[in-house]
Amino acid sequence: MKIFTATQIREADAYTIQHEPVSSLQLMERAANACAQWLFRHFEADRPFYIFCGMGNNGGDGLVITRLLHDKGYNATACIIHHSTKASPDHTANREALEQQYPQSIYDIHALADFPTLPAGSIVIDALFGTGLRSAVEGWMAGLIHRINDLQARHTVIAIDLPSGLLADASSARMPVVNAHHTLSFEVYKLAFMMPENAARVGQLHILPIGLHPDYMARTPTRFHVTDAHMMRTIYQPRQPFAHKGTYGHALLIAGSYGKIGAAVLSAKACLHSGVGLLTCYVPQCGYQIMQISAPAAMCITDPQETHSSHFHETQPHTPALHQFRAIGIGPGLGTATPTAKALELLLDQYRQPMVIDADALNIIAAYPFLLSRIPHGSVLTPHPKEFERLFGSTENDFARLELLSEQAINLQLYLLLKGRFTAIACPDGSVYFNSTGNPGMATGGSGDVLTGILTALLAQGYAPKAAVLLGAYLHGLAGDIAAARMSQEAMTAESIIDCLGPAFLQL
Ligand SMILES: NC(=O)C1=CN([C@@H]2O[C@H](COP(=O)(O)OP(=O)(O)OC[C@H]3O[C@@H](n4cnc5c(N)ncnc54)[C@H](O)[C@@H]3O)[C@@H](O)[C@H]2O)[C@@H](O)CC1
Ligand SMILES: Nc1ncnc2c1ncn2[C@@H]1O[C@H](COP(=O)(O)OP(=O)(O)O)[C@@H](O)[C@H]1O
Ligand SMILES: [K+]
Repeated sequence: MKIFTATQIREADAYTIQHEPVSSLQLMERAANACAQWLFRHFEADRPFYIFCGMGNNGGDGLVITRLLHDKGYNATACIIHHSTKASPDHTANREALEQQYPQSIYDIHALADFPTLPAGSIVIDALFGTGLRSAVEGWMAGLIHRINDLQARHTVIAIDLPSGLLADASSARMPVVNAHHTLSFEVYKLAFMMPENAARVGQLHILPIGLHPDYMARTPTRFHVTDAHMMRTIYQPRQPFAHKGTYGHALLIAGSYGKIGAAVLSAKACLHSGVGLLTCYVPQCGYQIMQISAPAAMCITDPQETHSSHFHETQPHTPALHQFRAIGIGPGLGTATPTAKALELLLDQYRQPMVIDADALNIIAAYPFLLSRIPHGSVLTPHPKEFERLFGSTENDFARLELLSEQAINLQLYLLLKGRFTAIACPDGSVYFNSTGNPGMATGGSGDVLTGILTALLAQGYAPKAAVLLGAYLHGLAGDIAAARMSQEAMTAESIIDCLGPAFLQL
């Protein structure tokens, strides 16, 4: 699914109006109707609704919502905020329609002093500004946003299209923005919704279809995307009837150190449950028995060292040469001991195929930044935000961080996967995909180790790195969602994610 900029959304609007054809007023009616239907499903008619409407088309939506609520017998007041002397034509037309049908439902606000006192149980609808907002809201309108936010503790706040004050395509950090419990947005995701800095503003996000013209959506190229089930069905390759274990690649997983062999076990199990043909795990000696008992389907090579690995760059007697592994995953629980760092440097010199680099392998690279340019092109790096900061430095806000992520992916020709609610996957071609699956139940130790195992398995099976990283992140989140549905976000663990990989594959 594509993420459109505010400009592209306006173009999609105009294209739909021209080609469907439909009038702009009818399109507004459709958008407002989608919101009204959502409100009817979620609230009884005994709750008073206060709809705060700006002077543009977002306010126009609010006016139509007010009329539709009345049509259904709901008690609704449109509080029209006169922040400008000029209203948009569709706002004006809908004000007139409301005035004709329900004149008592309009309440004009010209200054902060006019702000109404809301009865208990009121629902607040925020239709002040949508995608037309150009810059930070200032003056008494900023005060008005603060007043709405004061209501948030006692009333349900629902934003139409965007929480007012939020810019669709740029950071609004430290700007006045409505904090909504729910955001009802139209047709497409906006970039602002993907950013952790906006989590408290957007609340629960609901994307409502309003029938924008599919031709415009299909032919307009975008840089940002959200992954979805349809995309995964085009990536996923079912297994071949005459396949044998050699068909699906031999992966090497270099992970674990004393006290963190569990990370290696989680990665190995996830790799085995994601279709790898053969798996060899490389662990320090303290990990040998643990690994063999926990993951008997995997082979195990041990380092000469007891507590940490130091020689994984060298071919061991009786084991395949490095280049014979179709994929290498490295990092979970690895530790950052100097001999481990040295071995990583040598590994990067010797293994020139795409690999998966996570956790302590990333921390080592952050400590020796010259290693970054030695990583084989097409490799996948999976930092969480702290690891990202160690690697590439801190940024002012989430939009700046996303730009930095994408810039580094292009410069280094790597896939950079920044973990979070909407994991961002920056590709060497400049495109960025946000993963749509996953839930806060996955915010628990070991979830990332599972992802490394999945990605390594997909690379080993011959998926191209872009396909592997998109499918891997999606499956990881989907398995997490299935685990949460089965046993709750609280009770699930990284192992539950592994247990649900099977059902996740079956859902593809
Ligand atoms: N395709 C779509 O997505 C559709 C969008 N519609 C609605 O139309 C909205 C966009 O409408 P508009 O383009 O009229 O824009 P908005 O209603 O979002 O905002 C425009 C108003 O905000 C004022 N404004 C802009 N920047 C400001 C600032 N920094 N401080 C104070 N005031 C500022 C402008 O003067 C104007 O009055 C969407 O968000 C959505 O709610 C729907 O009605 C129809 C379908
Ligand atoms: N709130 C959330 N919503 C969706 N996914 C999440 C959430 N919190 C964590 N995750 C996912 O869980 C994983 C956590 O990885 P990481 O922080 O590396 O954990 P660990 O180092 O303990 O293995 C990431 O893939 C991340 O995207
Ligand atoms: K709004």
